[in-house]
Amino acid sequence: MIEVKMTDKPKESFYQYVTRITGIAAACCLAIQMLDGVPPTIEQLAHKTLPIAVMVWLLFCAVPFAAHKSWLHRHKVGDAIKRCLTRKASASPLSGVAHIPAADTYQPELAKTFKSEPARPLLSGALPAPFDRLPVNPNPVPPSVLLPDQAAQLISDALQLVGFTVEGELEVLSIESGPTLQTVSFRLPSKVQLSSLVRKKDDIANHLGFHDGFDISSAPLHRSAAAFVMPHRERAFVYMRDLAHDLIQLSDQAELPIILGKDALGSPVVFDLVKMPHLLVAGATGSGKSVSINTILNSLLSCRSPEQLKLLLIDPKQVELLVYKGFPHLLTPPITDMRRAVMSLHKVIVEMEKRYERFSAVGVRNLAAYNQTQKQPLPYVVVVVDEYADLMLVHGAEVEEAIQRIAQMARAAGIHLILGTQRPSVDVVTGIIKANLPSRITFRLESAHDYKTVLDGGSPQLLGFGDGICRMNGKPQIRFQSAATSANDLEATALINDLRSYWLKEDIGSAVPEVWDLEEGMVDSEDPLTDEEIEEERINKPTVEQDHYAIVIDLAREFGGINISLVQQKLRIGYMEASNLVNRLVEERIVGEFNSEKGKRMLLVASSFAKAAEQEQEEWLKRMKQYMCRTRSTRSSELRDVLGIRKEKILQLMTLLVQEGFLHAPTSTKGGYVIAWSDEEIAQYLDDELSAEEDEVEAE
Ligand SMILES: Nc1ncnc2c1ncn2[C@@H]1O[C@H](COP(=O)(O)OP(=O)(O)OP(=O)(O)O)[C@@H](O)[C@H]1O
Repeated sequence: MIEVKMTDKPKESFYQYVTRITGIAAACCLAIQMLDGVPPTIEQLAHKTLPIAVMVWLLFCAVPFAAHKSWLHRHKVGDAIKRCLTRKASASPLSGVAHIPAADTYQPELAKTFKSEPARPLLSGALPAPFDRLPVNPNPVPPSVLLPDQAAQLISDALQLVGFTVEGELEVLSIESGPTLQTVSFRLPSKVQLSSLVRKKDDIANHLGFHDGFDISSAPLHRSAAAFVMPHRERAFVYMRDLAHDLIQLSDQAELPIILGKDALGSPVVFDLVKMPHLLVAGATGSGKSVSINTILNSLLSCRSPEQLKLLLIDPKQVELLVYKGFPHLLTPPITDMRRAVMSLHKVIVEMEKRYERFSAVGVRNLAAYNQTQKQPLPYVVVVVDEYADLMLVHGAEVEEAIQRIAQMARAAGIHLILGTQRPSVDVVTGIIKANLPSRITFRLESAHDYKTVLDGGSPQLLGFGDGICRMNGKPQIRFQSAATSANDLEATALINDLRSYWLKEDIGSAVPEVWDLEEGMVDSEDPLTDEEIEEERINKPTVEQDHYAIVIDLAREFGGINISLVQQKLRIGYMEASNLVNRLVEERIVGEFNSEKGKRMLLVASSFAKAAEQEQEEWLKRMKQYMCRTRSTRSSELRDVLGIRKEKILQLMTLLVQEGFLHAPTSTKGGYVIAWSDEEIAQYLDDELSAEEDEVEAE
């Protein structure tokens, strides 16, 4: 442990100097008085005067000096006593969160003062397999930890440069350092308010040379004090091996142990996924989200065998999770196709329901209790979706509903979700998803609004490269630096390959791993009825309001089927009304039986409403094309205003225009649609439209 010592020497005041000299003079006089006429020898003098001089010195000089000093430092003494008391109180066992103080008692100030990263054993070669393959961190501590006098000088200079008066030496109260940040708490100079510092934050940051990540806050537990949060000039990379012994310890207590990284004090941030019980991981491109998901997967795969843990990996971007192909833990090879991804989510729901049936057969309520009663325990299932926004964009309501059902009910069945997204906008991280995923991690995001969506408040300035905030189960936020298996991408991939080989060797002779066939039991929803059947089914006209019918059928076409919650959500009606509407549609055989795999009732007939919807769609497509050709703008918000239809519908129509070759799809998540037609084609189209309109007018 690196302990930083205060180096400031107390200065003697004139009053103390006079007291000391007077004391010594008085002692000498007294001693001489006690001698009896004969001139004393040096020995006698030393023998008699020294003890008296010491006594007098103590009385007149040392005691007043000590009293004077303790009066000056009365705040520090009080704070130290408070710290001791609170530390005792917070030493209680934790629930849900292992190895770090429970989030509601989490007070970095309490943890250390003038201390940087705890020095942990580097554990080279001392770990059991499969952890022994993890590389040792060459530089576990950041090199730029400030000493108190350096910090005092730096802050004092910056304050004076922005116009504050600092009299005497600035009193630094504590310095706390983690891999990414150091927090310096100091006593506010007289006549300086915290609010005035906060107002000048940008200027102070500028003088200190920080462009990002600098912050000013109050210093908890210190009165009249402020804290400067300063990023290290050179950050320390956090290796998974730095936290390996914490993970191994946690592995004994937790069902699904995961590592996130180190907090602002350098303490490990590790959790049991079972208690979270699902995670949302947000982060703009390049922020460190995929590295973090990889660290989580490496933690799980290092601690749990294929019999204990099954994984379902969904990777629409086809980049990040494909490296896990071939692990015996996988229920099916990593899924990259959107349709299969949605099918796999339905399969998870079916698995969940099957598990509940098994539980009720033996009279237990959750997986842990079930496994205690069985010779062949069931594994936990972790579903990881690397880019969840892509799925939402294509299969919005269907995915949202599946996620909602899994998030609400799968915990007891031992099924847990980890959803990653680059774009935590409100149409991706919807209210329903948020309500069901109380544990969230965020890395650097593009806007304050995005942070608000993920964290429900606050707009931190995260630095990227694994600088993150987690908020587990609604508890207070913890800032952390994410861990990685290696700083080198190639080595990180090689480590995953080693881990796979380890389990493939270990797995010999064990039970055959369960593998899911995603197609099994799926109903072919694309099999429509013949025209005759359609006409037959259309005999009885709907008896409820026509526009509701039309909308519901439109929804069924748009989302590949309907269910009550979709109808409720889209029509903004109550459960009973939606349920009656769906029941009537079932009675009239407009939609079919409930398909538990898809969680929906499929559209059976292309009724007159459906035909009308088709015509309406044609009309919208035409109007969209006209608008885009005239204005050359493809902005969905403009189209929504011009056409007066929902944004989801606009996006669906855009997809059709892409298929038609009129538009190019966005090439990046931030990019927009681009008109694929050439200028000549556009001019020709507008001409044709104009002459068609003229023809119509003439005909009339
Ligand atoms: N924990 C970390 N410590 C240090 N550097 C990191 C860390 N995590 C990520 N980085 C750096 O950031 C880069 C991008 O990280 P990552 O691939 O995880 O980004 P991402 O958020 O997943 O982006 P995208 O969504 O575009 O894939 C990495 O190649 C690495 O250089």
